[in-house]
Amino acid sequence: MKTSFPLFSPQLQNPNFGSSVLINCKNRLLSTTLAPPQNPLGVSCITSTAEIAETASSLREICEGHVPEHILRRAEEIGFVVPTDVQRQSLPILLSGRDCILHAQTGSGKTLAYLLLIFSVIHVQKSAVQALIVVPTRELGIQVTKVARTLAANPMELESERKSYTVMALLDGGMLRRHKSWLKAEPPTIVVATMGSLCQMLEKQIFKLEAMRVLVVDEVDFMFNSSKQVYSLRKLLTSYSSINNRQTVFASASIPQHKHFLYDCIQQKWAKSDVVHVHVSPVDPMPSRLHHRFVICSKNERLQVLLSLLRTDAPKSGIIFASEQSEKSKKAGNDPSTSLLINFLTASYSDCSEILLLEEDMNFNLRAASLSELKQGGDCLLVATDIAARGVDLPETTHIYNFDLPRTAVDYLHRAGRAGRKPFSEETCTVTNMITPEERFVLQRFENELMFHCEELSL
Ligand SMILES: Nc1ncnc2c1ncn2[C@@H]1O[C@H](COP(=O)(O)OP(=O)(O)OP(=O)(O)O)[C@@H](O)[C@H]1O
Repeated sequence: MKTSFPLFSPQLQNPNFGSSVLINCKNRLLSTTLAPPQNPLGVSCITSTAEIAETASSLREICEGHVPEHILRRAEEIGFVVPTDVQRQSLPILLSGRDCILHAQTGSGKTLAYLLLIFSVIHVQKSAVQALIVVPTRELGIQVTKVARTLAANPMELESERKSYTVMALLDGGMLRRHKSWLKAEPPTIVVATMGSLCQMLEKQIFKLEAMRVLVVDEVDFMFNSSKQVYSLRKLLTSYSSINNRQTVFASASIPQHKHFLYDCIQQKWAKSDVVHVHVSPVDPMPSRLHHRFVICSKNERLQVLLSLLRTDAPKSGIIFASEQSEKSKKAGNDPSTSLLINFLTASYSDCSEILLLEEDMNFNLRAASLSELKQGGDCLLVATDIAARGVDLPETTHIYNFDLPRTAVDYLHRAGRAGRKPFSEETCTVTNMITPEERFVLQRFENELMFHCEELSL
């Protein structure tokens, strides 16, 4: 169940707080809102950020002197050489120690931006948790952990040294008893956590915040809108606000009413008063290389329409999104859309080697297995609920099908953003919506809100 964003103070119309950096997709600085005058750091930092953003051509240029050399080299080996817009704009701010709201399109590389910050401040010799990344789902947690571990992998020349960065995935569905012993015996340097598991460790005082230098809240709008997570998240942020030497980063492709969010973060002391809102492509929230289409059909025709679309598109890798089954439908003994889809496609679509399922009701091992199979490469179709819509990075995905329309424009943005995730690629990816005539106006509303155009497709 979702609640509304609980943070905002509606009386605030034009708040003069923090800093805002707006950048369009061609990487031009559109405008800046400078920090209040009592904070001179704010002004100078924004200026230097703009200068660096204009001139830096590599991640190395931005990060050298802050991020350890072996991490930079590892990043280059992986292929992270040229910064994406959000990295170019946010890293100088992050590396200067300021709190930051990373607000940039799906697939724009926010994860690497905050991970590079983390590697710049933590000390491998110190036996304490120094960075915590909070994520909304186990799937996203596994992914972020993997990127952090890949960057932290010990280089050959350091292999003989005993210590290296350690990254713990403290995620719902994991083995908490093992994590408890690990945290007690030799705390990892970085923890990636979901709220449920983290709270258990905090309550038992096995996980302590004292030595923490960086707290990242990924998919922050989702976390604040989740009735299951918001209470614990607020508590965590409030506890962290009393720590000296802290730095807080919030990230998402969608932060509704971001000015109020910024204001409330400062009011609650969840962020320092010179927090910077890095807003990349504010007038273009949807990645431009996504092509959006819709097909009008009745509910009964949808499976056949999907089959025909798949046969025409022949996607190398695609995700079919369906709604989660309602309680009413469960009680009536109906099959969920996801089961209908899996059964139908397995029986009638033989053009791809694997059809996988990812939904909340599955057990954690099956969920992990589905994702890791998908990560092996393309030629795969994933049938999923919105659990796969946030943060999950499957770069080979070229096609998204909304078998059921999402509930909100924000959900549409995140579902669509599972495709087109290669930052410097020109490849166009496709989002196709199967809608009834009555749903056309809902889709139109999403188009207006997110400023994209959806083309009608006749079969
Ligand atoms: N500098 C870079 N050069 C090349 N590829 C990059 C770079 N930075 C990130 N990537 C790749 O871009 C993809 C998207 O990055 P990431 O998952 O961080 O996006 P995101 O901004 O967090 O998106 P979302 O809002 O959907 O979670 C990943 O596959 C990542 O490996």
